[in-house]
Amino acid sequence: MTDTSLSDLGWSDHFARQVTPDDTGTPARVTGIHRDRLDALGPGGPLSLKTSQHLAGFAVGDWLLHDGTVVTRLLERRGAILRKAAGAEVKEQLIAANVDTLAIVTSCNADFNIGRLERYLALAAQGDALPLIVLTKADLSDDPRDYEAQAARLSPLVTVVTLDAREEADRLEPWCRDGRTLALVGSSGVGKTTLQNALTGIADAVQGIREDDARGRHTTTSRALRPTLSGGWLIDTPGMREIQLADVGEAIDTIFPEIEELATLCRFRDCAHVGEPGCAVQAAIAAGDLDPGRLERWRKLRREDRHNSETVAQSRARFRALNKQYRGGKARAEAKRSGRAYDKDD
Ligand SMILES: Nc1nc2c(ncn2[C@@H]2O[C@H](COP(=O)(O)OP(=O)(O)OP(=O)(O)O)[C@@H](O)[C@H]2O)c(=O)[nH]1
Ligand SMILES: [Zn+2]
Repeated sequence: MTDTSLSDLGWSDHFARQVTPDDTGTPARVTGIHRDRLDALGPGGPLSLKTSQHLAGFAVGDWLLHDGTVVTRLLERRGAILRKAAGAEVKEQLIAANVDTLAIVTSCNADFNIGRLERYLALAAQGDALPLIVLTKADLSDDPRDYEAQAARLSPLVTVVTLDAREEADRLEPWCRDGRTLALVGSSGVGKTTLQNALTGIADAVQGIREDDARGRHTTTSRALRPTLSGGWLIDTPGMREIQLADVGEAIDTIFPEIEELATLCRFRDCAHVGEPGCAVQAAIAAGDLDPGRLERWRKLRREDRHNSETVAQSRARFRALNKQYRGGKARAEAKRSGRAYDKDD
């Protein structure tokens, strides 16, 4: 991998524009995140980097600048796949950054769930990734075309591929060649590892591989950016049965465009579509043009998003304040050491 070019790694104008003549660092892409360091890959080969920033602020797929040992700057993402972290507290968890296509993997059986697919579509839209629904285990189903039709109806933005993951993973190659990045999400057992092994040529049967280093044992997160045999990149994510959305307000609108459009025709601007006079949404349901289940799921997502967004905004503000305090303290300490005047904008 020593002769990988930046564009092979997925570099684009979006990142090039951010590098200024003042930047001394070299670009590299994050391939893995550990407790105390990052794995990255640059044109010169693999790197192990330290950072003074919190590691939770980095995601697999991120672009950064480094000096060979330390991260000098994290570049602004083109998009990020994130969810609400598990637990009662509302916190965002970065799943992957700079993903071109989000492959939503589900199987042609009991795992297939329209509500969950809509959630994943919102996740893709929020992360500026193209949504691709991959229906596995077509060989085990009597009617894979029925599943395919249901998935295709969800959004005109979505592409659906139905396959036997053990035999036909190569059909996903168009989304992970020429430096393009494909991320796989979906429940446990739907065939993500099977697809990943075939696309990367790396057999990865074990989850959460243990790693020894001089200072003792620690677990590697199984999330990693891996090269595909077709010249692109693949990010696998641990099985997620439940995904909680965080801050996807606008994305929900793109997943339920017909509801948003109908709502503009309601008599009242703040219509809740529960029986107000002149409600175009209820009229569409009465006319059989809108599935009441879809309205219910839209409502549920909006509710969940509103709740999570409020609390995420609060915790973001808290994080920003703390970070500023921390950086201010560091800059003051450095200025003191070097005898320079302290510049608070540093
Ligand atoms: N018949 C058939 N079996 C499949 C297909 N895809 C996956 N399997 C099988 O289903 C089982 C689970 O597949 P995995 O690839 O491990 O699923 P996974 O999504 O990676 O699951 P986690 O690692 O738990 O997240 C394995 O025994 C696969 O061989 C398929 O399209 N057809
Ligand atoms: Zn209405």
